[in-house]
Amino acid sequence: MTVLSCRDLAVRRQSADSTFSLSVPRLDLRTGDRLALMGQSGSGKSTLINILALAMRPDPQGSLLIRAEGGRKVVDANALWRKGRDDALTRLRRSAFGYVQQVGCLLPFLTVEQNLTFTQTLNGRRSVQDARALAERLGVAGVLKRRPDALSVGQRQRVSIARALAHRPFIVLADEPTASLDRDNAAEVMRLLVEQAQERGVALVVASHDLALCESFGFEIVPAQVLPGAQTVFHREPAGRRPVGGGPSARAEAPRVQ
Ligand SMILES: Nc1ncnc2c1ncn2[C@@H]1O[C@H](COP(=O)(O)OP(=O)(O)OP(=O)(O)O)[C@@H](O)[C@H]1O
Repeated sequence: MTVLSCRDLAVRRQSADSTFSLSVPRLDLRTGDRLALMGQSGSGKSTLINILALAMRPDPQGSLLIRAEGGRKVVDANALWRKGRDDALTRLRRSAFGYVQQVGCLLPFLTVEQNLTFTQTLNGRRSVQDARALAERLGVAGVLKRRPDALSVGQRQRVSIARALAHRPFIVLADEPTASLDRDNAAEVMRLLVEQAQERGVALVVASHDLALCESFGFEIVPAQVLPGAQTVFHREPAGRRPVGGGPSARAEAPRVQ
């Protein structure tokens, strides 16, 4: 099932002394996909993750179709941005996506268990049992009653992964999820992220510098094509035109908005 489909998306980021522009002619995601956005520092990996996560508004042209409401509906998030539909964007953001950042970003005043059930509650599907089962799989069941400041960095990342999955999203976006960890911990956290994403059939997109790590976990690499004048293009060919080894998805046709 196609869960996300971008066509001709773009964004321009301007600061006092420079302009950066990003374009995404085509990018489709299906359940079970595992993509790594790869590129040098400043090439726009986080910018694209933020656009996909509906945390950054793209330019008005182009479409960003996202499967919503348990798969029953497809919504054009860029049309929602254009219409200023903040309420609908908020609902889509919290139900369709799980998000893992470089360093945890757990709510510091809640326990681990409360962090895990928080997005479930927002989505009206609170299940302490499900959250505990996930914590068990990620090796953090023993710290459910602790607050995040009483965890190691590796434990925080495992809790972040559990939190990103606990409300059963279709898509998990992870921005440098292992960058704050040592080599062994990075490999273990990536293993858990990939394993759980696969078990739950979610599409996983990570931004990463670590080509060797991503390749060793079977990610399809989507490289930043950096053009002169601070322009970056991220493009994923449709399945039939990808090089051999280009990931598990096939015939990724754009879903239709209903
Ligand atoms: N708030 C901002 N205003 C204007 N330009 C910005 C802003 N934040 C980032 N940029 C620019 O956008 C470009 C892309 O940044 P982005 O953080 O997406 O890159 P990245 O590939 O994720 O980098 P890194 O690997 O270092 O995290 C950079 O050239 C950066 O200077």
